[in-house]
Amino acid sequence: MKTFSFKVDPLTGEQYYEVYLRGQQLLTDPLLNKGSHFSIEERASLGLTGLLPHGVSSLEEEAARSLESYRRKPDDLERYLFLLGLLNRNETLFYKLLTENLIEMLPIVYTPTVGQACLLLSRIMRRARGVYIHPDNIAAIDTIFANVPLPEVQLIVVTDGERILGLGDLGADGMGIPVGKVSLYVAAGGLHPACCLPVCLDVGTNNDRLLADPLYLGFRRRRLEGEDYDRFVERFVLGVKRNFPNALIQWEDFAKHKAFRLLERYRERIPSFNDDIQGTGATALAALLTASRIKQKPLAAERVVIVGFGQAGVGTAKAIATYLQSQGLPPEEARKVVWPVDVQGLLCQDDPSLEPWQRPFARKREEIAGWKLKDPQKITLEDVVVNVKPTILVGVTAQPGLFSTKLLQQVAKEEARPVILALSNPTSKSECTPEDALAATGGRALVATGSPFPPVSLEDRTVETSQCNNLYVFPGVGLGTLVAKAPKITDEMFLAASEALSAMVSAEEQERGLLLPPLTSVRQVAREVAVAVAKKARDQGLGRLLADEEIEEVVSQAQWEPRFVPYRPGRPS
Ligand SMILES: O=C([O-])CC(=O)C(=O)O
Ligand SMILES: [Mg+2]
Repeated sequence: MKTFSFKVDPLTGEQYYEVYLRGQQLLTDPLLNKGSHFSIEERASLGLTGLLPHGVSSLEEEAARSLESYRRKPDDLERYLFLLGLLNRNETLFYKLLTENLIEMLPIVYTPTVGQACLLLSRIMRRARGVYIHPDNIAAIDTIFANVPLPEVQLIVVTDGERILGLGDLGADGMGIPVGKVSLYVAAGGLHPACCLPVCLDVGTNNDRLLADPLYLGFRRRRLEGEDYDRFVERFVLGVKRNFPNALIQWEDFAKHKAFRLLERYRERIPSFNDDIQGTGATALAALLTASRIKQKPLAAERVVIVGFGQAGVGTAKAIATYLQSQGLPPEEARKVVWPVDVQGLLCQDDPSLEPWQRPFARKREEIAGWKLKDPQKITLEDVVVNVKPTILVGVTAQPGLFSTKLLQQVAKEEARPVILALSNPTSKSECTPEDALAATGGRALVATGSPFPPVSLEDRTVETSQCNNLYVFPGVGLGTLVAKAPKITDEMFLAASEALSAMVSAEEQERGLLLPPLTSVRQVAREVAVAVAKKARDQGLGRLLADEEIEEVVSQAQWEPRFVPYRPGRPS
């Protein structure tokens, strides 16, 4: 049901919304509600007379009022609930507050607090956002999408809740993640809040705690699997195509088997990408490109051990290989920079349990012929570190403490400036803390982590740690693809994103060991990433044929700022 339309006054050129709601309905619609900002004229023409206190506030005054309430909250979960309440009451105000206090509020609406919220979502949720699709309503997919109260959906973040951050299967309670990602699409990417839709594919859960919890709100069955699952997802994708033909789909926090399969099945059929494979991979590559400039050593000359060879591990390995190939390395050489380690230890080609996505990076048995091993059947992470002498160590395992002091010391013994990326989320799942990494390496490590950590005080300086999180990539990739009207998203578009992101780290920031630009510039980052992605799409013959300046112009124009436009009463046509 449409609640408003975007309009431009043909005489004055002024933007306004033609609004179809009146009175109390308008005040309870979060996209349209202006709270005390409604003008005297709007109050009269939209049936609001008497429903608001006398004072008319500017957006800045409303934001100051909300910030005061926010800062009175006693803990992070309460802060999360307050911000979500605000999002459900007045979206423009929420985004004003979030964009102006991003460093303070990002860890609340996003990683790590959003993880804490997902663990409790059925118990703390006040009001649902987005859409929930389950086996009992999938037949009505067109009705579900017709019920979406947004004028034009362009961006969908969808999860089935099976692998929420490093927290496992949270069923429908995983919906906190698409909601959080959408808030970054708006705050960082600048997409209009009225075109972004969080979706939960609630196919059940295998989490016994949730199944036994009388307050759990999801579809209370074990997960749909196999062909039933595939048919379910297919009906969802076809529904998206019919109802929102221009929409881009971001796959988020699926279990790895499904994540790889869905990405491959749909990437040519609909503009879509997997954030945990491609978004995380592109961000990690950006961090490594910066490290390579700091070290003045080409990435081709590094030895990269990646621990945890699932979505983020394979995504990072592929991003590295794509980059090295763009530098002229033959594909096989490019892949050899990476040493993949998973639960069974080093991945070798003769291992029958290898997954298809792991296989291209598995090593030949001959390569390890001369290694000293305790047990040749299982080549442990320690064995790999001792024998490969990695210069870069990437962790994506959700195993806190996996990068022990001993392991980190071993890496630092052979490498003057080891790069340590501990990427698992949330904070509690990080393979090591920046403090551990710096202590074990005598302060020489270049460190980045998936979740935020406070600065570390060393004897002679304070070290900040970059947050190597896909939040640096997905908003710009989404924005760039939409602006370009590209029918698909290629590996080269992600490579362009990595290069643009790394290029934004200034010489002074590199000097301080930062591998990514500061979080304060995420909006600028999304802009640069979007421009790079749209140009690459064009160069690959995808989407609109715009000149460089035109791309820059349309990206700038597409970025919405949280502000109110005037409302005029209308009737839906
Ligand atoms: O949400 C985040 O912070 C990053 C991410 O995609 C994940 O950990 O699954
Ligand atoms: Mg994710």
